[in-house]
Amino acid sequence: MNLFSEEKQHFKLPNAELIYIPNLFSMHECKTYFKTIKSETKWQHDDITVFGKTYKQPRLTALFGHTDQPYRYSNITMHPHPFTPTLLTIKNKAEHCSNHIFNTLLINLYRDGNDSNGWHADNEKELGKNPLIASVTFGESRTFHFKHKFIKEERHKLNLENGSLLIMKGEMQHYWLHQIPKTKKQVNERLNLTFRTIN
Ligand SMILES: O=C(O)CCC(=O)C(=O)O
Ligand SMILES: [Fe+2]
Repeated sequence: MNLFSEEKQHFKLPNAELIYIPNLFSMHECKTYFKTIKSETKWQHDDITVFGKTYKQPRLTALFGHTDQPYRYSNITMHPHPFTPTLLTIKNKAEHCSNHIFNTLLINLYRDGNDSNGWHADNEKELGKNPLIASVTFGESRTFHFKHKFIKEERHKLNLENGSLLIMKGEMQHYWLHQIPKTKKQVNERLNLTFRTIN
């Protein structure tokens, strides 16, 4: 018997399919995975250029993959590291839940409430037409905002909790934007693992 509620939540949205599974990982798994991933990862802190101005990205990142094919987004080129045993275990679980195979993983480390991820869609060509993206949270929970590009009323928030899995699929990356805004609340570190498939 599992004491955790693993109730899958399906959100009915125009032009998107969004599935949220809280407590996919036990508290023990969350703790050990957080520690292992944070210490084993060689973190990058890239510059991003927006409208001609260069800033430090407000979070640390790392890319993992089966190939050595670089991944480019927002003028950043990332070179993948090989998957570690811990990351492969988590990938297997994400694949099982989403019924999809991933070959790439982008990890974000939000160090505190000042770290964030601005409005964007994961619509790089290499991800294919309607990409399925599985996003795992370890550590602090943060609020995920998502809004439809053309329907003003379609603006929502979802708290992504420790040990949860969020699946974005269907036409979501064409019609919606998402972000993790900064917060003034005192928050601890959050690890976010987004599994993707690059063709
Ligand atoms: O941190 C999150 O939950 C979202 C990350 C994200 O949207 C991305 O890396 O593309
Ligand atoms: Fe994203």
